[in-house]
Amino acid sequence: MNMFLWRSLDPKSMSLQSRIFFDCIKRLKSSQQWLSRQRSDPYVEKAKIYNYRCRSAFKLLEINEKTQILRPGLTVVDLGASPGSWTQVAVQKTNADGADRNKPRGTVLSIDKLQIHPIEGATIMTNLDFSTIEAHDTVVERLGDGKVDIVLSDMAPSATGVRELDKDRIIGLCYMAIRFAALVSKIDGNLLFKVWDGKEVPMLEMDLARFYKHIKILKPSASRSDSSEKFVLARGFNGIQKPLKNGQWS
Ligand SMILES: C[S@@+](CC[C@H](N)C(=O)[O-])C[C@H]1O[C@@H](n2cnc3c(N)ncnc32)[C@H](O)[C@@H]1O
Repeated sequence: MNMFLWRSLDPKSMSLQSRIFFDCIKRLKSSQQWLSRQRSDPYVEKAKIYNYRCRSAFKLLEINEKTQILRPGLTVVDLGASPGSWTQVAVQKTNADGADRNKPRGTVLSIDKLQIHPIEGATIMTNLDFSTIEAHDTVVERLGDGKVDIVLSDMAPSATGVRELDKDRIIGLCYMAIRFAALVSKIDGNLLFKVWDGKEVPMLEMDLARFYKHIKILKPSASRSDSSEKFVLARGFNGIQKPLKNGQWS
């Protein structure tokens, strides 16, 4: 397609049929770009070799390499876990293998609104929309008295294409993960969650500082440099569970 011609076409003056046609071409172009990016991505290849369900595994592996947040015997909740590569890593790291068989076995509970195919060593709960208080209550009930060592959240809303709206939606999910972690974490427990960088992040850090001793922002090299995705690691839950009503701090 001639780029000059492409730019000179004003969508407002086009008929509906032409708009649909050009929209299809744009989508085709972006899916071609996505395919070629996937093909040239070393982490996509590595995920196949190491049998991880997706490249995201390497983000958690890298964060864990630096911080040792996953250790044998820990209880982990993985929010937004589908297709399951973080869960695979969590099961591997919380269950000792080989010579270390005497070490305690970990517990991994994985949650998503989508399906997750079974993963040995993990308990899976699906069809749970974690933007609702009902989903929190279901998981808190499932945990019973068992408190959690680390809450992981790689939850991300499906993009609408409206930047501000998408940002608001991920910030909403971050606060839901913080709320949940405050309800279920052990003293000195940890929380790791994904956020998209922006002016809301300092506010998030300030809110987290009420509950955690140390807060760090991480950008693993497996996270694409052209993505605004970052990870917030909050360590050392201090157990101050201030009343939380309807997802809001009082
Ligand atoms: C980037 S993917 C997670 C990838 C996963 N960590 C892995 O390694 O396989 C984000 C996930 O968040 C889930 N998600 C988004 N919003 C959610 C919500 N409100 N409740 C539950 N899960 C949600 C999506 O369904 C999606 O599976």
